[in-house]
Amino acid sequence: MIRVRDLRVAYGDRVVAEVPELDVGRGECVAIVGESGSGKSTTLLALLGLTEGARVSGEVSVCGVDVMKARPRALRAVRGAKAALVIQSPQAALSPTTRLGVLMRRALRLHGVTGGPSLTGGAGSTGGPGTMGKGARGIDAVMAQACEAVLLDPAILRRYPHEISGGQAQRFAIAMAIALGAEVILADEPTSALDVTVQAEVVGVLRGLREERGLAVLLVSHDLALVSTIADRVLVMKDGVVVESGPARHVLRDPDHPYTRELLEALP
Ligand SMILES: Nc1ncnc2c1ncn2[C@@H]1O[C@H](COP(=O)(O)OP(=O)(O)OP(=O)(O)O)[C@@H](O)[C@H]1O
Repeated sequence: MIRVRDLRVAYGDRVVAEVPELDVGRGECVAIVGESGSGKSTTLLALLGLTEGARVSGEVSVCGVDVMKARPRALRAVRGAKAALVIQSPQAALSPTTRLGVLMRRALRLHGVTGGPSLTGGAGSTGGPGTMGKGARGIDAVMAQACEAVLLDPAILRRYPHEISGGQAQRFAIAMAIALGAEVILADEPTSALDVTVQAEVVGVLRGLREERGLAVLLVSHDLALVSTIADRVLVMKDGVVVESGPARHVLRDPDHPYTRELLEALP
């Protein structure tokens, strides 16, 4: 689903992220960890061609699309529907005067989702572009099922963005991705600034989605405790460079690099 080789992102003369190798397969979760400013978010944004003003080189393929060479239209299709970015404060990206249901319905229409087969059959079965339409009721069902998949009461669709919590906003962003038939979720610190119960909920949702729907999840976080509960593999970044990578069990229990040990020792 995601394949990266020799990715290098520079702003001016400064290289801010260098990732020699990163692969995320269907149903897998890979986490990028490291302290603030280590290049985690830049790496995530580069995967969708969203690092404006940067010099980017290397090979990046997401859902079969060569991000470095793709035409704008193909890139928009990847960004909008196949690979969903769940950002730190999704509320800021939502129009404040529009109810969540209207926002979701618009996004679905824009991407040609008109309500198709049930959502229970795994990623890609959500009625993507080209699906036989069933009209407004079909879309309502897709939206309600997507909310339920992230443990949100579909009644939330009648609320405005400022009427929901940060955790609910992140789950809503994930629900939107599911409704659009996303195959990949790129989550940037999906649990920052959330209380522990909400953290557990969001991570539980991501874990369930990758197991049940085969979603590929790339998670950016500085929370190693959180990462240990979900990631198959971990990349540790420091000052823009990957200092260690490997199976989560190995990296988080028996790290090779002193910086990883430092991060682990800083855990409460
Ligand atoms: N548009 C930009 N122009 C110039 N420098 C940038 C730009 N975006 C990011 N950087 C720099 O790149 C470096 C890496 O930033 P990045 O946001 O990727 O780190 P991060 O590990 O995700 O940090 P955090 O956990 O705080 O989000 C930082 O030094 C940052 O200042």
